[in-house]
Amino acid sequence: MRGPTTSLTPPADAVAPARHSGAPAPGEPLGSHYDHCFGCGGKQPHGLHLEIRAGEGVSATAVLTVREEHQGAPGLAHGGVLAAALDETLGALGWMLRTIAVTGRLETDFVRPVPVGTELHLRAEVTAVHGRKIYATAAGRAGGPEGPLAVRAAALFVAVEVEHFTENGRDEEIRAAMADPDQVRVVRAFEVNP
Ligand SMILES: CCCCCCCC(=O)SCCNC(=O)CCNC(=O)[C@H](O)C(C)(C)COP(=O)(O)OP(=O)(O)OC[C@H]1O[C@@H](n2cnc3c(N)ncnc32)[C@H](O)[C@@H]1OP(=O)(O)O
Repeated sequence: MRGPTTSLTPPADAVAPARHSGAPAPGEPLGSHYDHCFGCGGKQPHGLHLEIRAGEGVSATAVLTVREEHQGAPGLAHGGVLAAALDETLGALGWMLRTIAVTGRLETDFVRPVPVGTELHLRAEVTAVHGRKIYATAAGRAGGPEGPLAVRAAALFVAVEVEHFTENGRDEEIRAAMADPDQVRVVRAFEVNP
């Protein structure tokens, strides 16, 4: 049986990503795609509350403030929380492409420990596209955009149809999201992965 390839290196015939003409200008917030998203949702009390901004080309930035509730070891961020912040920032790139895509593979390098109180400056960018496959990288730097590298990731996102969410999500959340009178929020809840 042949499983999916696990390579995060784009194939030779991959193409450069194209920033969507409707993507926000560099520096503008992309806004939360879903209020209850763990990564960016304003109504998610346990979430990371990332405010993701458009970058140049097909890139995005965010700042994670590492809080006490993010600890893994005393005074240090949990690696899974850092990976989630990278994943969320990478996931926002779908909005820059206007492609519905979900994380298929996320490979994370934890380069240095990240103390509570750190402002981790995240930057993600799409490097190549091959059919439904979107290749991207991300990095988190401590203290500022040029600060020391703390975490980095390489990822493969896979473009999906909206049914990925409507057929797999739990009914009550799907119904609630669909019933939102704000049609822009309805579109974003399902166009960018929850
Ligand atoms: C603002 C936005 C915030 C977003 C939040 C952050 C993003 C997220 O966390 S999304 C949630 C986490 N991800 C998920 O739940 C996805 C769960 N997985 C799935 O649904 C499926 O496995 C899915 C959709 C990724 C792929 O399934 P399917 O649609 O059947 O595609 P499939 O035909 O298997 O693969 C398509 C291509 O991708 C490749 N591929 C698929 N999975 C992988 C993988 N894990 N590693 C490497 N390559 C892969 C395949 O090899 C294939 O390549 P090719 O076209 O060259 O043959």
